[in-house]
Amino acid sequence: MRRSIATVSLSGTLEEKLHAAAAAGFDGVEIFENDLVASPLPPREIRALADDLGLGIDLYQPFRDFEGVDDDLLEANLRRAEAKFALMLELGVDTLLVCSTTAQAASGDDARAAAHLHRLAETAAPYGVRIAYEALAWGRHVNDYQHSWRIVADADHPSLGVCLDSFHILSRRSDPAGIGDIPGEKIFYLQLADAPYMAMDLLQWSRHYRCFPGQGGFDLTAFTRHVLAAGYTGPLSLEVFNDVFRAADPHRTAADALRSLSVLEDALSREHQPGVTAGPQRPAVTLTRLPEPAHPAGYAFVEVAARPSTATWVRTVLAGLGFAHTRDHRSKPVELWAHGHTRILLSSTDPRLGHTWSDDTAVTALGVEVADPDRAAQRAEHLLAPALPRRRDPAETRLNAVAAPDGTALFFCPAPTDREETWLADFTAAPVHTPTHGGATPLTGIDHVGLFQPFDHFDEAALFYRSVLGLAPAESLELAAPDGLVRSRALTGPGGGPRIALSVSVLGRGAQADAAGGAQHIALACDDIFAAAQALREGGLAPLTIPDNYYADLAARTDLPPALRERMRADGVLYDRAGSGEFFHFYTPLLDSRLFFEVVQRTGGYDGYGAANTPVRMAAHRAEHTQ
Ligand SMILES: O=C(O)c1ccc(O)c(O)c1
Ligand SMILES: [Mg+2]
Repeated sequence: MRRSIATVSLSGTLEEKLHAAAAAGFDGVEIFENDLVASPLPPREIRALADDLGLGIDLYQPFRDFEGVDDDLLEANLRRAEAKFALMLELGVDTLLVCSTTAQAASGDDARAAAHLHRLAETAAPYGVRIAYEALAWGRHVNDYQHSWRIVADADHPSLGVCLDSFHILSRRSDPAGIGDIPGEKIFYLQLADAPYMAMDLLQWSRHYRCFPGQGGFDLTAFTRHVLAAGYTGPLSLEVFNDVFRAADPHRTAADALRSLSVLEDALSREHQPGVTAGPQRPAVTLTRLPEPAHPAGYAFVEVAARPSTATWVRTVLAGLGFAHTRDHRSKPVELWAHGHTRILLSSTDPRLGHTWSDDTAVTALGVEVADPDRAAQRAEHLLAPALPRRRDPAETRLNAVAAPDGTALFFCPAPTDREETWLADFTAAPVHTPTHGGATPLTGIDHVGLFQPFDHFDEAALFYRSVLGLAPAESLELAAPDGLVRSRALTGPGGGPRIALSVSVLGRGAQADAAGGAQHIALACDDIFAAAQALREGGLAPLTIPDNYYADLAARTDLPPALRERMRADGVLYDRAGSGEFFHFYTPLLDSRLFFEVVQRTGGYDGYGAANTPVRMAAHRAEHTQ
């Protein structure tokens, strides 16, 4: 399908917005009037620029407060509209969005609104312009799409149709099934926006918090399905008013935007597999399908980079938990630490080029095991993931790698063969086997990786990891950390697989954006939390101390036996419970303000992350930091 984006969704000048939309691969744009009015370019040059960039101008918008006025004002409004029609001829755009009036003075008489819109369409027709009438969720009299359609149907003019905007419809919780009653050719335009559910004024919600499909709480797949089933064949157009996007790099935003539409089209295309007769009516448009998601089985490895002082520390943690330094990379200063099939790579140099989030200690790469690494890389490429060039010896294994928005490298590793993982061939046996303190440590794998995100790119990163790896997002949580609010969202494969916990500072500043709370972490799974804590201690490092107040509260709100609680207190073990599932976990101190490890034990199908304990952890890390 044709893909468009409203200029209001991107930052910069109109020219910059057009360049960014074209670079990401959009077919067209909606020009938002403010962008045009503020532009020094004459309309013909804007058209020429769009042409040169291969962009169509699919919509001009918005035209406000037109209908339901008194007769004098109607004539003035028609003159105002004619000036826009002339402008649209110069721009080469044939559809004008007219949003339902918000004016106090407008009448709520539907017949009058229909008559006015008929006159507007009649005036537009000689210019070759069509009018798309949109019900704003906060429209004075018309705020529901079915109401706007009734008026358009009554007005009965071939140059008049409706514009459907998912935000206005879904924010009011209107049932999108009624879209099926609108003939497809009368849906002149479709605007898509998602948003997190919020209990707030509709206008404020719309103007500040819209996001791209898949980044909020609305079901845009179901919504779009209704519009396609009605027979709509026009563009899928993103109209996203968002405070962050208004200030972010428009090229990144445009790529994020296009990715969201690719994922949406892919999801819709999968509902129409050949041979499947049940289900929604086959749409009259071609939906682009992506290569299958990778559905990784788990982590092949996680790589951390650390400067020499911190690397010593990381080695202490790993050795304490029973890892052994078994191999070294053939051509790079990277150590492989293994505990059974659980592998951590420790890179002691500067991380790979292009890592922008941190040039110090950080989680720099995730290796995930996939059945078909080439296909996984193809899907990532369709989703505009930059492929990472790798400097390597010709003899080394070719691994597909892409860069995630936060700079983390994502490696697609083939599933292990009977003998061993092929990528391990790039490592030689290490000359020195570090003696392990905790050879019997009951670690069972990597439970999750926690990646703190730069403020501007949280939703982008969540959509990226979700769509590239086929992970499902859990609900978004807000945690009150000592230095400000932190938002967190976990992603997990539908049938298990790697878990990723993303978090971000809600205000994009405060100590947690770059210090204690902002650290990355690796959580290791085990089946005996106390044995793991003891092994770490014996290796020379005590788990992070958790305040006694936490355990007093735990005593008040749970029935955990006192002896167990005392053991937990001694080892800094925190607790959570959901249904019959339980979660025990402890943390290491912070390394370099940037990295820590966590060890977790899940029982009874517990599926969370102990989020309620995160502020306690952050305070403890902070306390240790400021000692
Ligand atoms: O917020 C607004 O005013 C506004 C304008 C035009 C639109 O298409 C819209 O959805 C909202
Ligand atoms: Mg709109």
